[in-house]
Amino acid sequence: MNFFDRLHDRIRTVDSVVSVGLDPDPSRIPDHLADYDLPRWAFNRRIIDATHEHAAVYKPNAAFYEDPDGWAALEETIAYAHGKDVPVLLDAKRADIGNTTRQYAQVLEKVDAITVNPYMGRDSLQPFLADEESGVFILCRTSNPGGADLQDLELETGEPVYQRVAALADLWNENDNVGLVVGATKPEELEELREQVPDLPFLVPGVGAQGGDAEAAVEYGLANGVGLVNSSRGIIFAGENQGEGFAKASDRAAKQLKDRLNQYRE
Ligand SMILES: O=C(O)c1cc(=O)[nH]c(=O)n1[C@@H]1O[C@H](COP(=O)(O)O)[C@@H](O)[C@H]1O
Repeated sequence: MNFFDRLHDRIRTVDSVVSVGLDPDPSRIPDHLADYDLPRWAFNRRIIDATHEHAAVYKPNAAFYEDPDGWAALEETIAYAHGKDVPVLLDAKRADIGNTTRQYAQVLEKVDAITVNPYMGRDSLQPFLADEESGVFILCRTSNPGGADLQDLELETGEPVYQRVAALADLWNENDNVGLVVGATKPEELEELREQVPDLPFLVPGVGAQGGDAEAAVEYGLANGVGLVNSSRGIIFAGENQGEGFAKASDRAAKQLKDRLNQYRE
C-alpha cells in the first residue's frame, strides 16, 4: 500500500494530523535516564508510550542520531513505533549523485517516508522517487529565516525558486508518493502552494517552538485530508524539568496540539 494511503488510514484511526518530532537532544534528556545504555532510546520509548494515540507519524530527525549509540537508539525507536502501528518519517533531508543516493535510499526498507532536498535535481532523488511504497517529502519553502536566501529568489520567469520546486515535485510525482515540506512560519507561501499543487500533501513543521501558524498549517497543509503538522520540542520537552513527569507532559502537549489542529480540519 502506498505511503499516503497508509497515512490516510492512520490519520483516520487516531483522528490526528500531528507528526511528533523525535529530536532527543542529549543535553535535554531528563537526568534519571542518563544511566541507561541508550538514553535517547529510553527517552523515546517513554515519549512513544505516552503519545502514540495522538501521533499520525513519528518524525525522528537524523541529526540527533548520527553516532553509534544514536543509530542503535534510532533502530530501537523505529521498531517500537512500528510496534504501535505508527509510521515513521525519517527527517534526513537527503540527496546526492545517483550512485550515492542509491545507498541512502536503502533506509526506506526500515522507515515509511523520508525528507529530501531538491538542490541537486531529479537524478539525485530518483532512487527515492522510484520506491512506490514510501513517501518522499521534498523541501520546498523551509521554516527557518535563511530559507529566503535561495528559496525566495526570483527566476527569469518571475516565479520564486520555491514555486519552481513545487512544479518539479508535481512532475516527479509519477508514483503518487511525493509531498512537500513547507514551514508553518510561512502562511502566505502555504496558501499559494496549496493552490499551485492541490494534490500534494505537505509536511508542515514550525508550529510550537518556532511559533508558526497552526491554522494555516491545517488549512493549506492537507490535500484531500492528508498531510502532517509537526512539532518536536513543543511536545517532547513539554515536561522538561519535571523529572519522571516528562512523559505525561508530552502526552498532554500532543493531545493539545491534536485538538487544536482538529478545530481547523474539515
Ligand atoms: O524537514 C523538516 O522537518 C523541517 C523543515 C523546515 O523547514 N523546518 C523544520 O523545522 N524542520 C524540522 O522540523 C523539526 C522542528 O522542530 P521544533 O521546532 O522543535 O518543532 C526539526 O526536526 C527541524 O529540523
